[in-house]
Amino acid sequence: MAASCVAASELLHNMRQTSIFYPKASCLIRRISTTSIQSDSQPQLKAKSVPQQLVGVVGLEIHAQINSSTKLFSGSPVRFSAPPNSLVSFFDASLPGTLPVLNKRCVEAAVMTGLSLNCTINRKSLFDRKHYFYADLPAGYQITQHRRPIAVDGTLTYSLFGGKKKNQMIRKKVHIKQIQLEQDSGKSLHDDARSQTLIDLNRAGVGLMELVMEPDMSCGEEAAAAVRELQLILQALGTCQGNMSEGQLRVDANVSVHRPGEPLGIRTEVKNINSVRYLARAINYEIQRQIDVLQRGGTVQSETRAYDSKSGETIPMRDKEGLQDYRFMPEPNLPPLIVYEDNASLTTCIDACQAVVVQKIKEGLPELPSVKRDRLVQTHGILPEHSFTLVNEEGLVEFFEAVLKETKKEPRKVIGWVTNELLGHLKQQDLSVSQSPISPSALAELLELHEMGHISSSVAKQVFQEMWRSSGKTALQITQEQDLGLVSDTAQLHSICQQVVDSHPDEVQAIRNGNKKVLNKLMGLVQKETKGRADPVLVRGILQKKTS
Ligand SMILES: Nc1ncnc2c1ncn2[C@@H]1O[C@H](COP(=O)(O)OP(=O)(O)OP(=O)(O)O)[C@@H](O)[C@H]1O
Ligand SMILES: [Mg+2]
Ligand SMILES: [Mg+2]
Repeated sequence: MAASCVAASELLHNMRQTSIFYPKASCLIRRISTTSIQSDSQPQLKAKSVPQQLVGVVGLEIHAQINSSTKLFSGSPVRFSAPPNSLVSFFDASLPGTLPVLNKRCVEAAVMTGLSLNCTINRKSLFDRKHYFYADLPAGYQITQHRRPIAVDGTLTYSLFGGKKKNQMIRKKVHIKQIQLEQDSGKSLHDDARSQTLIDLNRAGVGLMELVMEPDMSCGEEAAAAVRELQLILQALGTCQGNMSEGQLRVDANVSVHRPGEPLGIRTEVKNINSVRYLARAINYEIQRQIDVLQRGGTVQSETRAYDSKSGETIPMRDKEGLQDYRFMPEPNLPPLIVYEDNASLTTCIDACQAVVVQKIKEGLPELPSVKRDRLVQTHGILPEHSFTLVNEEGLVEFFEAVLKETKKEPRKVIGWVTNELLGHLKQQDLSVSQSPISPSALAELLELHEMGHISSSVAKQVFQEMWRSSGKTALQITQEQDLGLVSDTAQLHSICQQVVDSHPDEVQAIRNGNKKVLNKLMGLVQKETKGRADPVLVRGILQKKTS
């Protein structure tokens, strides 16, 4: 697993040039074995027993803010960047005499998410109080699902590059222990100038899904790829917007190191990670730090650490040595949460509008990213890595398929235009697909001109740039206005080819000596002369004759 991780990181790094969907951080964790600290003067000892190398172990806890217009237990609206304390009901502020009312939309979102992650949906789940004493939690406890969460025992399949040649897409699986519904807390804002802490309760009571993953991953890249896949699934479902920098998806990374086959080591929990790229870096830093501690003969402390993106380091926040006592107790104001298998299992005393029916939710699930990628590869014959790039960018699959509808060009040829030219330009200007100045039909028209042999491929790229700049002008207009059509006048081409041949006797001799590759150089010179407009098939034929 460790070796494939290293391979993956290098390839991912290369891939970033065209398809921006993986973190940049490398997974080159130094694997330290105790043999590495023995002196070279003891070679026999080294050969006798080579202890296993230390490897990283990673388990994630992810808080996903549920995409709902109201909070988990109150009717207060959920909106970001609203004025502080403007979205707070009496219940959210924990005033006495207020009671929680469960939001059906949040339950449905958790069921949808659980089904998409192959979880078992518990027909009956329970709510509990988990006690903390923070100023931004006015009740002094959070309502969560400690004893019996809504969904358990799932899996998330994700892919990353690896293998011996570092070019294989490797599928990996991480087990999901559980998904629980719980309330978010408010926000503490520290005013250093006045030495005050101010509280904003707008976020207090917003519905969260906490996804707890088993410690199945071994490095930052795996964790980053898993989170990216989860992000895409949540966005496809519409259950969470998944924006990490806005706190809609908060990832805590539990990290330890051990020797394979031995019990897991002591974990630290790294918080404050607000991007997939930082997640990979924070985990890899933490694995290396723990290896260094053990190598120096020390022990890893069980503690919570924060990631400082400026220094790239993790730093201690508070230790977890004395296990925190959350004084869990059943939430007395909420009955067990019951979901129904299908309509037939609804009893007469249940209001069908209020019931959450798993079968109905299952039938309404959208196409998940992995299914979409497989479909793209199978239907259009594109490479798996291209399917990743397409699915990774909102609206790009639809764009690609819209182009295909209007051109006879093969999908395998269209894909490069979409993932390199179009996506490259969009990224450069930080635009989304929906903001592209070139529409799918406009790109299809350009590709048709090329496909029909009216323009060369270098001119097609030139026209693309021009279309990008002067949005609105069609490929045909630009080609005609700038007289960029393919030159197929044989007399004209003969004369240009002759000039090139006459002025490059060494190259001509090399071709005659059997070095056929040099012909491409001459073709390039002819294209330079004609500003990329010469018909390449004709030019090749003419040059072959002249150099034979
Ligand atoms: N030795 C280990 N190394 C790395 N990760 C671990 C290890 N042991 C457990 N984990 C991970 O730690 C996480 C534990 O999460 P869980 O919610 O159960 O408890 P917690 O962190 O103690 O509580 P809290 O929800 O208050 O943070 C899981 O994601 C699990 O995979
Ligand atoms: Mg947890
Ligand atoms: Mg935790």
